[in-house]
Amino acid sequence: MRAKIVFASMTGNDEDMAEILEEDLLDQGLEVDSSDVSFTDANDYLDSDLCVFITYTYGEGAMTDEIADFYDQLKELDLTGKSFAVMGSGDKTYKEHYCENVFDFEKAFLACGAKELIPPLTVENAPDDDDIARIDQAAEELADKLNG
Ligand SMILES: Cc1cc2nc3c(=O)[nH]c(=O)nc-3n(C[C@H](O)[C@H](O)[C@H](O)COP(=O)(O)O)c2cc1C
Repeated sequence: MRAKIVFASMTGNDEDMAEILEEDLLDQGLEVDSSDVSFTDANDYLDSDLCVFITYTYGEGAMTDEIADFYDQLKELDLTGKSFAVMGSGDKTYKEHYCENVFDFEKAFLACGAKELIPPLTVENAPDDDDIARIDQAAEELADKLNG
């Protein structure tokens, strides 16, 4: 089974989440490839069984150019038969916009026909020990569902 992780990160929090998930999925025996959204074409998801998107949210939910470009590419894909998961870091002081871009991508993957294996995983700012444990647990669940 192959996983493709794409992350968007300005100050490193989402990149940290991507690294934790990558290590966890490797430990679960998956082949994993991770890349920064700025250097990735959404078509790369077509080579994988599990598509993961991990993103910040800035600007009260508005998308930055780098994720808007990727989002537009993603919307054109047919991901029927593939699985996906979305995760991301945000800040609850932004209230209704908390992690909004994570939920935007959840809707886009569903519209592409992909199957959601776990609920969106959100983290406040930098992942702490509890958050890392939740990512570890999510990776186990993803691997179980992919293999089962
Ligand atoms: C100008 C600015 C706007 C932000 N807007 C939001 C927002 O709308 N929703 C949210 O959940 N977090 C918001 N945040 C918080 C960031 O998403 C959060 O710090 C996140 O951890 C950054 O991830 P990164 O380190 O991967 O770039 C904002 C932060 C800044 C500095």
